[in-house]
Amino acid sequence: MTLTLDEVSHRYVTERGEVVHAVSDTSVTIPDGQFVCVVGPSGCGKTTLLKVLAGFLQPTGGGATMDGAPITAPSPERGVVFQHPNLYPWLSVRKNVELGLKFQGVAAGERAARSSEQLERVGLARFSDARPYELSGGMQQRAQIARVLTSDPGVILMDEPFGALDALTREQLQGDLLRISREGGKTIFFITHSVDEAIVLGDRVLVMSPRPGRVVLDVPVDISGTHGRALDAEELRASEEFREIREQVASAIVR
Ligand SMILES: Nc1ncnc2c1ncn2[C@@H]1O[C@H](COP(=O)(O)OP(=O)(O)OP(=O)(O)O)[C@@H](O)[C@H]1O
Repeated sequence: MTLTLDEVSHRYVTERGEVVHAVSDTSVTIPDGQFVCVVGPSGCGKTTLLKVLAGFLQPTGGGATMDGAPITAPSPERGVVFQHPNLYPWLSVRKNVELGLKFQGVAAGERAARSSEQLERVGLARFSDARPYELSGGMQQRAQIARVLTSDPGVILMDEPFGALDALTREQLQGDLLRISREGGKTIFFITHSVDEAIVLGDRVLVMSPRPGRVVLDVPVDISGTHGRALDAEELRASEEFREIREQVASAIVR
């Protein structure tokens, strides 16, 4: 699925009537299957752009499209992964993962088959019958990712999904996500505060300016010899190209 943001601007009006100019004139095209990471200072409008792409928010200027069709409402075609897993504690992991399919009216047998496949994919098959509170934070995040994958969305929108995890778990989940991305068929929009994470994961990194946010740097990540291989983050970080891109991205971020 190809996503576009066409001259998107957004002004929020707070309850006290103050106008917050969150995003200014942002145009981006994300081709089918591309993994785009977005970085920028706190409050620069990253989540606002994600909400526009998700269909949660109609921008006050411009608009977004998916494969040319205007995005006006949420759709299972666009899965959203938040920083916190939001799993229901009274439902098993499997039932949580099947929830989206249930709302879509998918029959129980098919729900079970699809949730089993995705729980297997994220390494949680053995925990299908556990309750979310019996899982670690990383496992809960895997469950949230499995829930999104069961709908087989063409687009995955991720808002700092690994921000609350310890470094080791974070690296494991980065590896899982890269594998899922390389299996193909997903366009990914991924917000992070970590420049390293953006370069490890992204085919492309966008840097936004302070509010009102605009894209001030749009850089491809093309590190020779790594494409299509399993993640070896150490090796990647040690490469000259990685260091160059990190320097370029870090110096474009105005805090
Ligand atoms: N519903 C709202 N009403 C008023 N202002 C809002 C609302 N939502 C966001 N804002 C403001 O709009 C600006 C952009 O917010 P947004 O959440 O998009 O930024 P962000 O880049 O994702 O921030 P962070 O990195 O801290 O998560 C911020 O100044 C925020 O306070």
